[in-house]
Formats: sequence, C-alpha cells, structure tokens
Amino acid sequence: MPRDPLIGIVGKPSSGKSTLLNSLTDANAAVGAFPFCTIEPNQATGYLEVPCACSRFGKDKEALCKPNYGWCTGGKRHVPIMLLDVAGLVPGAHSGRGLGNKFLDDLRHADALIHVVDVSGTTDAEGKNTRGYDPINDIEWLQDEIRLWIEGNLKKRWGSIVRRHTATKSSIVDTMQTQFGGYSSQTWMVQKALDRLGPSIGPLESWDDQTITKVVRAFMMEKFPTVLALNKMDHADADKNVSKIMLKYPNVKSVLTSALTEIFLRKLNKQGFVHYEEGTEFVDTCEDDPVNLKPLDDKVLARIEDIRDLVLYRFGSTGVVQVLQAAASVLQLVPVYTVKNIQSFTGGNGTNVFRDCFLVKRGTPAGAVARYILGTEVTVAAIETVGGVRVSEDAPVDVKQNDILCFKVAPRAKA
Ligand SMILES: Nc1nc2c(ncn2[C@@H]2O[C@H](COP(=O)(O)OP(=O)(O)OP(=O)(O)O)[C@@H](O)[C@H]2O)c(=O)[nH]1
Repeated sequence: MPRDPLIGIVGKPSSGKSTLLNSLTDANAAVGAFPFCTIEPNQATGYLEVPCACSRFGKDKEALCKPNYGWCTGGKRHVPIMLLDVAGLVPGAHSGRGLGNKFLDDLRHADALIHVVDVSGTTDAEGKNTRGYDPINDIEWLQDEIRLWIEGNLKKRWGSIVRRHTATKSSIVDTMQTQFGGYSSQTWMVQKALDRLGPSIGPLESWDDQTITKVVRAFMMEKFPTVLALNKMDHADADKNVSKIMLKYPNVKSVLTSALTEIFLRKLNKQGFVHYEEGTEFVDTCEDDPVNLKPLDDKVLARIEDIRDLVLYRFGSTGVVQVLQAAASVLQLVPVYTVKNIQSFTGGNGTNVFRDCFLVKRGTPAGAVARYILGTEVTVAAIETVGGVRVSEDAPVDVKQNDILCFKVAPRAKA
C-alpha cells in the first residue's frame, strides 16, 4: 500500500456513525503523538487491536513493549489507523442531494468502508424517527449511490474515453485505470475487477449502459470492500432485522455492534466505576471488586445488568473492536514491526521493544515496505528478520513471516 490505509465510516444520518467513531477513536491509555503526516478535519485516528509481536517472544511479561504510537497491554497492541467520517449520505446523494457530492468526493481516498446500519428499524432512510423500517433498504441504496456517482462521472465522458481508447490502442485495464485513478485506484484493482467479469464483457467500444454498470460494480468490490456494522443491536427489534440481512448477504462481512454501549462502558471505566476490558464481555463493578471500584447507584447497576444480558453475554462483546478488525481483514492488513536491533527487538533507545509498527497489505514485498517506511531517498543495503536471517527485497510479508524487519541503510554517498 503506497500510503497509510484509510477506512471510511459511512451510513445514513442517525445510524450511529459518530457514536461508533467516538468509540473507535477514544484512546483510554497514554497514547503517543499523532503519527500521520497530514490529517483532514474529517479524519480521526482509530486504534486497531492486534496480537503484538512482544507476546510471541515473551516480552509482554517484562513490560518492555512501549509503542511509539498507540499502546500495548498484556500483548494486545493498539495500532493507529486513519478513519474517515463520511457523514451526510442520503438517497439521491449522487445527484447532489443533501450535499451528497461533497461527501462522495471525500470517499475517494477510502480503502475500505464500514457501513453503519441501524438495525433497530427506528430511523428511516433519511434518519428520521419511525418504527418498523427495513434496514435492508439502506444497504441497497447506499451501494447504489456510490455506484451511480462513479457511473455518472464515467458516462459524462464516455464518448471521449472510447475515442481515446481506440486511438491509443490501449488495453481495457489501462483505459479504465486512467478513469478510476481519481478514486486512488491501482491497476491491480481494475485488473481484478475485470477478471471477475471475464471475457463476456467484450471490447470496450461495444459496452452498453448495462455493461458499464457491471464494470463499476466489480470495481467497487475491489476499491471499496465493505464491512457492515449492524448497529443498535441492543434494541429489541434488532434480532429479526439482523437475521434478514445475514440471509440476504451471506457473503458480506458483518459485525453486530452496540456503539452506544461501548461509549457508556468506556466512560464508566475511565471514571473508575467499572473495570471494562475493551472488545470482551468482561465488566466488573463494585459488586465484584469493592476495594478498587467506586460504588454505583442501583439504576446504573441495573443498566449494566441489562447490557450484560442483552449485549455482552449474548454476542460476546459490543462488536466495536471487532468491526475495525473486520475492516482491516478485508484489506488484508498485516502489522509489520521495524526494529534497530534484530536480536533484542529494541529501537533507538535500546530498552523498549517493538517501538514501531506499520500496517501493510499482506504479500507486500519487504523492499516495498522499506520504501514505504523510509522513503525512496535512502538505499537499503540489507534487510534482516528474526535470528538475523537475511530477507530478500522480493520476500512477501505476512503474519509471523517477515513481519519483524530490520533495515540496514547504506551510508549516503558524499556529494
Ligand atoms: N440503542 C442504541 N442507540 C445508538 C447506538 N449507537 C448510536 N445510537 C444513538 O443513535 C442516535 C444517532 O447516533 P449518531 O452517532 O449521532 O448518528 P450519526 O450516524 O453520526 O448521525 P448524523 O450525525 O446525523 O449523520 C443517537 O441518539 C445515539 O445515541 C447503539 O448502539 N444503540
């Protein structure tokens, strides 16, 4: 991946996007300074939970793992990842409704989407209060809006695209990559989209509207892989809507979430009323630990009891940690640790281990990882992994394979 991965949070008004975003970006531990070079007003840093390399080598026991960015507790590492808040999408957005074009434009740079779906059925397509709304509609119209937006941009210029394609004798992949370049597309995405459709689409000159729609749909699957956050699962009407969605979209990754519950538990945790381990079903109150936790009134205790019954014990967690993990997994992101000393895994300060961790796409060659992290100005003389074993520039990175790297940089030639 040539730049930091970016995950867009989309969904209709009042589906719970801000609540989810707040719960993903609220770092409750001492967190290092902001790692990314630029941040736009609609971007925020989320924290992806991954098993840290420190636990693989027993270093978690020694409390030596102090990441430069994010944090690590008991071998659970929270790696910063950029999130994009795409608010304001409503049906008709592609034709400019509700500032739609502006928000769709923001979406261009997203590498994956988390679509927050309100499964309680208590808000309509525009986010207004109602009862018994079928959230399947939202999954359909949102995908349609993105498709119509891309299609609209393409069709506006279709005549000249075809003329140029014929005149330059370009391949379909090259022509479509030129057109999709504005969506931060890469050639392999266009190739995979076209492979998905096979030869039946015929030469580009013969494409009709239906074929263009098919091509755009296939491209969207590569460019905007989507995870559904089936939010408000704490609501009584959620169950039947969740089953319907799962039956209709068996191949779409979906995670049940209750963002509101997550926010509530984290707040109580911060204030010292509960001990809550994010991403798990475990919440202790003063009843479990009267020495260390502040007492709660009966009303809040009853609410926690409900949360345990309706959310945590039924689903195993609030789903918030898991939905970000699902988005990272559709992007095939692998945490890669770069160290100065490959024997001790320490960084510049010589004491703490695995200070730096980057998220890169599985299979990226080690040499490309070096260029991504160090830039293209430096010359990497050698790359080593665990045990001081040399790694070739072409060797792919994967979980537990070339994911701990030490770059030996060649001295700069004197001018
Ligand atoms: N029951 C329940 N309510 C939730 C949950 N998540 C969010 N809400 C509520 O849903 C309402 C809308 O949430 P927001 O996070 O503001 O929704 P949004 O999608 O950001 O809305 P816009 O800013 O209008 O785009 C608020 O009243 C939240 O408290 C949840 O998991 N369960």
